[in-house]
Amino acid sequence: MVISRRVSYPFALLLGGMLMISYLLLLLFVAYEGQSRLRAHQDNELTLRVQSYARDLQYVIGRSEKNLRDVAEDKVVYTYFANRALGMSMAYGLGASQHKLSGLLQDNQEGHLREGVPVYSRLAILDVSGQVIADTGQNEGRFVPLPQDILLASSPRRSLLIQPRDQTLLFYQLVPVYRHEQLQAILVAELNPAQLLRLIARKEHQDQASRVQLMTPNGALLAWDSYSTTVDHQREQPIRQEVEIDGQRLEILGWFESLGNRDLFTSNWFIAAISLLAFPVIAGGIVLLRINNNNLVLETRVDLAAQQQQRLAQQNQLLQREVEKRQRSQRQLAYQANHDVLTGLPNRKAGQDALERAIRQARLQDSQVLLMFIDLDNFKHINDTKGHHYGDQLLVQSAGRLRTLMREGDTLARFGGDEFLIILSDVADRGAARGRAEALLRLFDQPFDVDGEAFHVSTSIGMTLYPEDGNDANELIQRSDAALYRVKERGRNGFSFYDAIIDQMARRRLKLDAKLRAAIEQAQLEIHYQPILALEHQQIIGAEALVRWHDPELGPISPAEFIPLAESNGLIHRLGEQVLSTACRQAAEWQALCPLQLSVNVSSVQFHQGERLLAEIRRVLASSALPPQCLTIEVTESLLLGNHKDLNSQLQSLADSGISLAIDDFGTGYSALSYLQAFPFDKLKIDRSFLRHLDRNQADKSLVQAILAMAQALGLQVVAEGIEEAWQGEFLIQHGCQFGQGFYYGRPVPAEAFEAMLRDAPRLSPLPVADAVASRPH
Ligand SMILES: Nc1nc2c(ncn2[C@@H]2O[C@H](COP(=O)(O)O[C@H]3[C@@H](O)[C@H](n4cnc5c(=O)[nH]c(N)nc54)O[C@@H]3COP(=O)(O)O)[C@@H](O)[C@H]2O)c(=O)[nH]1
Repeated sequence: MVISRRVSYPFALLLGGMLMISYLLLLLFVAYEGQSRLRAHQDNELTLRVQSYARDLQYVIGRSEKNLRDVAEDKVVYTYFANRALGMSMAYGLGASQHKLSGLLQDNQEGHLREGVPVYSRLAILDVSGQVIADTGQNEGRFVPLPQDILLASSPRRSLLIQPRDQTLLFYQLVPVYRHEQLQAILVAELNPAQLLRLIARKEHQDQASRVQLMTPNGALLAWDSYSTTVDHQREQPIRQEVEIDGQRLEILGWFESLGNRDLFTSNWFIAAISLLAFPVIAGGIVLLRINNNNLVLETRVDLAAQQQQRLAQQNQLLQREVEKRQRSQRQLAYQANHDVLTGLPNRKAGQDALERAIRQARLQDSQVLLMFIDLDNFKHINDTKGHHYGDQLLVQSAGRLRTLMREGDTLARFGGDEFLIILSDVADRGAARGRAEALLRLFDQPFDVDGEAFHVSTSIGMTLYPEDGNDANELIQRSDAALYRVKERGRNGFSFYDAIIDQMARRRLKLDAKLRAAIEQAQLEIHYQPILALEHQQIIGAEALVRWHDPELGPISPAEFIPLAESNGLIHRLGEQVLSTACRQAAEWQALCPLQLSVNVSSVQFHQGERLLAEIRRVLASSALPPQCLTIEVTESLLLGNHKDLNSQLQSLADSGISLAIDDFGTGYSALSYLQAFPFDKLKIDRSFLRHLDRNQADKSLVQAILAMAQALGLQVVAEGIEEAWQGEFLIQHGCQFGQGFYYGRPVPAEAFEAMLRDAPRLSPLPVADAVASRPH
């Protein structure tokens, strides 16, 4: 930046003007002062000059008078007048004396010089009668008569006489000649006019115009004039110098040309010219300043423009970077808005958009779109029990496998949780769809490897075809979900197409959801109790609490329908808590009638609460005053799938507090011996499905025998479920099964009916609780 170098033009103009005025004033002052001093000096010098003229004049006339007195006293003069007094004639002696006298005068006239110029132009001696005795003016017959005043001045009072003649003045000096103190004659000298003029104009010259004039009482003598030709001297003031000679006042007047008139450098015009010259000089300076200023301004503008350009370039760069950054973040946001972070697949919204696009295209091309709604079986449980890292790995690997099935134009999206959508455009028919579904299921045949652990996960697929099963994306997704639900109900690891029945089921499911919520809120659920017997003694040793729901509109709804619904919508926690507290309170009351073991089903979902569930059970036991030893918690095998530490400690904690633990529906799922060893179970319940065809199904028979043998080996109690006929009870007793329940002994009934059963059925006299507890393995 050179802003500091910029001088504004008005300021420069003002500054220049002030400087110019100051300069002019200074110049004028200096010039005036210089001239004044010069003039004073000149005046002084000229005055001195005129004074010197006066002095010289006085001196020369003085000296002349002295010289004349010497001449008057000369012996020649004395001799002449002595001879004359003696009466000598001219012929005898006086003539010679007179001749000598004339010679004296002539010698004096010629010999008395000043600076080579004769002081006198004429010398004469007159006797007292005015007769000329000798006269140098009578040469060669020319005789100029002396002025009458002189001739009459027999006794002159003044020695200096000034007489005008021929427009000039003649200066005469008169000196008396005495003999024996008697006046004999008068010596007259006519001062040489040339000498006089020289005396009072000696220093004048042509280079300087001047005029010198000697004023006398008898007129003026102009000694020098080179002035009147150029200047009117009448209008000028002369330098005056008086000189008194012989009592007469003479005055020398001198006019001199001013120094300024003859010297260019001191002339007023020159000073004025110099002063005026300052104008263009200063104006030039201002113009230069302006040009410079303009140049500076221009330079500054150029600099500023360059800087601005540089700044702009930098800003542009920053802007560019910012734009790129924003574009990147917009792309990232757009990506994030449309993609699932974990799997990198298009997300729910992008999946729906892709489905809508596929539908639009199919509409145009009159083709079909297959929508596959995929859900990993038991993923929620795996995620909860194995941990989220495990679940995430499973999802990523599942996505990877599903990707392998994709062809060009197909879309795979993560719909949420463990749900994926696959959109396949231009599917020929249901047969082709089925083929793709089977291929997809096969992808999950191989176990997953998560953190080095091999793990089997199957999938369930619900499918819809556009336009057959729905007109828009939402409808297709909902119906695929409904079809998926049906697969789950049927035992998972399969696929199903949507049909209208499924739709009805889905609608019912929605309805049940709302109604169940209200029923739980309003405590409309009921508990029925099914007796559990010691088979050999036919005695009731316990009761299984089974929840019942009778909706005023829908009638009785099976727990097999609403328990999974409650598990999926989270209502199971409050439902389970209601069942537990009601049943425990009831069982505690019944302890007065007979010792009774209460079995309560606890969903695997409830165990996700961890410590809260344990605390809840302890609180219920405490508040109902039911001894922990009188409570059996029944869990399904699915709970044990995860086999994680927390679950073990939860179950161990329950066992430690005296509560019994039973595996429900043993043999239907992933029954494994390892579960029985790993967890602190007291008993297992053989699923009723094994008892149904026990009489004719050798496999079932063998399995029941094996379970009984294994339980015996492990010291576990066995409760057989679903005994509907007497032979089933006998078979079980024969093979060492201690306990059983089923419609043959008693259906699940309300508390009052169960209590009546306890009181009224004599053959069902219960065993003392101590025996029942004693038979439990530790
Ligand atoms: N978590 C909870 N689960 C519960 C609760 N109440 C019930 N359930 C579970 O619901 C499933 C269906 O139960 P439900 O319809 O009550 O059926 C039970 C019995 O009625 C039935 N049973 C008993 N004996 C027979 C028989 O001889 N024949 C026959 N066909 N059915 C019979 O079996 C069911 C009890 O089974 P289980 O629990 O496996 O002992 C069921 O899975 C219940 O567990 C609840 O409060 N919480």
